[in-house]
Amino acid sequence: MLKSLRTLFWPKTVLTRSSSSYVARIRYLMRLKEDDEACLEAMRSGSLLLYHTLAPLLQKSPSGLFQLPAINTSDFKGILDKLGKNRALVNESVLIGCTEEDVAQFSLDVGALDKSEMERLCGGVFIDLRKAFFLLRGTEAPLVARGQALLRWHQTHGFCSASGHPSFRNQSGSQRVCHSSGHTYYPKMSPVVIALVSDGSRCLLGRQATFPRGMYSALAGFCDMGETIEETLRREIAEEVGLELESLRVAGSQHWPFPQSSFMVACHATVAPSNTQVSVDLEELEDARWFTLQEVQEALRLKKPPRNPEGETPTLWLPPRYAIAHQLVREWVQQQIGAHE
Ligand SMILES: NC(=O)C1=CN([C@@H]2O[C@H](COP(=O)(O)OP(=O)(O)OC[C@H]3O[C@@H](n4cnc5c(N)ncnc54)[C@H](O)[C@@H]3O)[C@@H](O)[C@H]2O)C=CC1
Ligand SMILES: [Mg+2]
Repeated sequence: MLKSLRTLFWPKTVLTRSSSSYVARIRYLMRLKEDDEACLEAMRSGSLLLYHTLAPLLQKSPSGLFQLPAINTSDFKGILDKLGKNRALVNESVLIGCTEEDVAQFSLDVGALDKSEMERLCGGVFIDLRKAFFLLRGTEAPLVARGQALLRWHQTHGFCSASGHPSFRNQSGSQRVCHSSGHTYYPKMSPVVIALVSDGSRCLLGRQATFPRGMYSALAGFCDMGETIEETLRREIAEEVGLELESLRVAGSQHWPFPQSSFMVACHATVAPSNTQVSVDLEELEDARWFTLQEVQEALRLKKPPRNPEGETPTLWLPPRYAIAHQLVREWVQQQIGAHE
């Protein structure tokens, strides 16, 4: 029943497909989002990512790697039959994508069912998203995060904030409507700008008191209402480390599911070499300081997090591979190496 979804995900393959099949798939998804009947029809032959109280179901392959098990909806209905549960539970799933073979993908929280029984019947284990995200391969992690984020949004937006009455989702889960106030609600991400600030030869990293010992990351902050990316970043860097930016360049973006959905806009930024005196806002950060290329390269070479026991000077540790902060650091290292060749 279970097979790997690995080949079915899109992020890396999308650019290599012909644009016409990409467009056809996107148009199909658009229809599924808006047309309840079409969505229900697609669900009959769709695949499911299962979660238990928002923890995704993962499967360990014989080689020891974790992957997402692909469960089709008809197999899942068979499991519900075995448990004597109502098959209508499947209709609570939300649409999260579509494979290259036009199989609609849904995510479903089975928190109402017995966890270990589900694990036994599905041949997997429910793992907290914070762990699961880093156990999965690069192409699967964004999908599992997306599925969880949409489920979480529905679980926490059951009521209209204008009328206080219940809101109702459409079949795909792309929106909720309050029949009393007439408001339509759409799933939200909070925009965040994150930047690796450089003075030309060093980069600035900061840590919050909640980070594991020795871990430093790029500086980040939520956008205030009405701000541009440039304004947010200028303000955040001034607030958190008391520096004025000279330039910034947008380098990429990422959906980040922790603690709730953020839309991370990643930038490389610079300050003038004559303007590097850091003044840390200790309400926001425990520390922020400049690191040399060599220090950062050593941290990138670490295969696993250092132990960093209390009482010893901690070894620098960077955010994990999938975090866009990590990508920014890698890009900065490449730029530095390129500049000195
Ligand atoms: N993917 C990655 O590489 C990284 C992701 N991040 C994420 O970036 C986010 C923002 O970074 P911080 O430095 O914590 O932001 P921050 O510097 O704006 O400080 C957080 C504070 O901003 C306030 N705030 C304003 N708008 C908010 C909103 N929409 N949601 C929550 N709090 C809001 C709250 O008081 C909160 O305590 C965090 O959620 C963090 O997980 C941070 C570093 C690396
Ligand atoms: Mg911050």
